[in-house]
Amino acid sequence: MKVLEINNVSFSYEKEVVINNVSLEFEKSDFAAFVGPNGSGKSTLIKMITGNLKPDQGEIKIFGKSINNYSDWSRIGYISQQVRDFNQSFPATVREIIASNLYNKMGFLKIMNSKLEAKIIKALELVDMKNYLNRKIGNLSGGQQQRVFIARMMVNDPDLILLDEPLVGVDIRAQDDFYQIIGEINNNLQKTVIMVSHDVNLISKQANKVICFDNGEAYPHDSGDFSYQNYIEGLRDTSIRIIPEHGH
Ligand SMILES: Nc1ncnc2c1ncn2[C@@H]1O[C@H](COP(=O)(O)OP(=O)(O)OP(=O)(O)O)[C@@H](O)[C@H]1O
Repeated sequence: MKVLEINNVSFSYEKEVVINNVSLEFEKSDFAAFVGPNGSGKSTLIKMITGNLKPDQGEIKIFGKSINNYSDWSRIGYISQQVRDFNQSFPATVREIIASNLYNKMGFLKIMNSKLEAKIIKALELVDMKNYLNRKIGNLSGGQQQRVFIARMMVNDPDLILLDEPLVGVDIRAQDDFYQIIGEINNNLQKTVIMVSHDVNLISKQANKVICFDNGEAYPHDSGDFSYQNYIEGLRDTSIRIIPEHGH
């Protein structure tokens, strides 16, 4: 069964067509990179996959079910472009940050039971941060905060992981660290990963599929067939910028 199917999907904001008749498929343990210039529709497609935007035309299926009837959202993990730099005085602990992704499992009184606590510990072990459970998130380094966010995403054991430019403003060491952890989650746990990134060279080495967005269309490549050089030369033909706009 396909993890995710996008069939002839189109979407416009007002009159601007942003996604134009796009069809793509993703299977278990795929690592797909969404690349393309600013404004080419990568985030818009991610928002449709998370159910935050509805296609004007076409169909999205998650684990074989139409997204219109889909309800098991805990099987989908998501990290967005959000800025993660918490100020030192930010009061939440690592436990609370991760627990906030378990609220729907806690029931009316929001009580943490031992089963949920065990899930939090397991997620922290995955990112090698078990000893930081009671630390304030604001006191951790940027790289450690990023690990906590991966743990927060993994606490529900999602099968499909969507990452929308999670590395904007992150230093090179933390980037390597992030790729290593996500690579392990992809390889060892067979999770499907879709990641939007402007670092086309780096991500095309990590991914097995590279999807190039341009002018509302999306062109899939196996990473073995993808040429970074051709990609860059293609962009040079136009006045398109490929530098991320959301810098810090
Ligand atoms: N809420 C909105 N209302 C109107 N237009 C929007 C909205 N969000 C995005 N757009 C426009 O849709 C187009 C696609 O945006 P989108 O964010 O999907 O691109 P992207 O490929 O993710 O770009 P980037 O790499 O800069 O993040 C852009 O022209 C953008 O200005």
